[in-house]
Amino acid sequence: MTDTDIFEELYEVIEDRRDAPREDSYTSSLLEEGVDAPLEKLGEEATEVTLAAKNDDTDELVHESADLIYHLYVVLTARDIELEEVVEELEERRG
Ligand SMILES: N=c1c2ncn([C@@H]3O[C@H](COP(=O)(O)OP(=O)(O)OP(=O)(O)O)[C@@H](O)[C@H]3O)c2ncn1[C@@H]1O[C@H](COP(=O)(O)O)[C@@H](O)[C@H]1O
Repeated sequence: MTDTDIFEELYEVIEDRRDAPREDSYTSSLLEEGVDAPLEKLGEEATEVTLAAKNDDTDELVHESADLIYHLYVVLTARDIELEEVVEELEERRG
């Protein structure tokens, strides 16, 4: 599996949890509350990434970065954005 695949796979799982909610799923429970719950988590994780980077805490920075990416994906999914839209935006910015 390439690095890109893991991001795509994660996005697909999150979309699936939105479209076919599971009782035991944290992702489904976040999405069932609309965009506010995932947005709140996104803000928290951004702060935790900032603190870890500021403190030069490598392990924590990696851990919190994964949390941040996951919660960003949940927010984008809650707003029906396709991952491909973000990829295309990044591709347009290439020099
Ligand atoms: N990548 C993630 C992922 N990253 C973080 N989290 C959850 O996000 C929450 C983070 O919130 P908090 O920071 O408040 O929780 P915490 O207990 O302090 O945890 P940490 O800060 O130590 O991570 C935790 O409950 C994590 O389990 C995630 N939950 C799910 N996924 C992915 O989503 C898929 C579907 O998972 P379900 O939600 O179980 O359906 C999984 O297979 C994973 O690939």
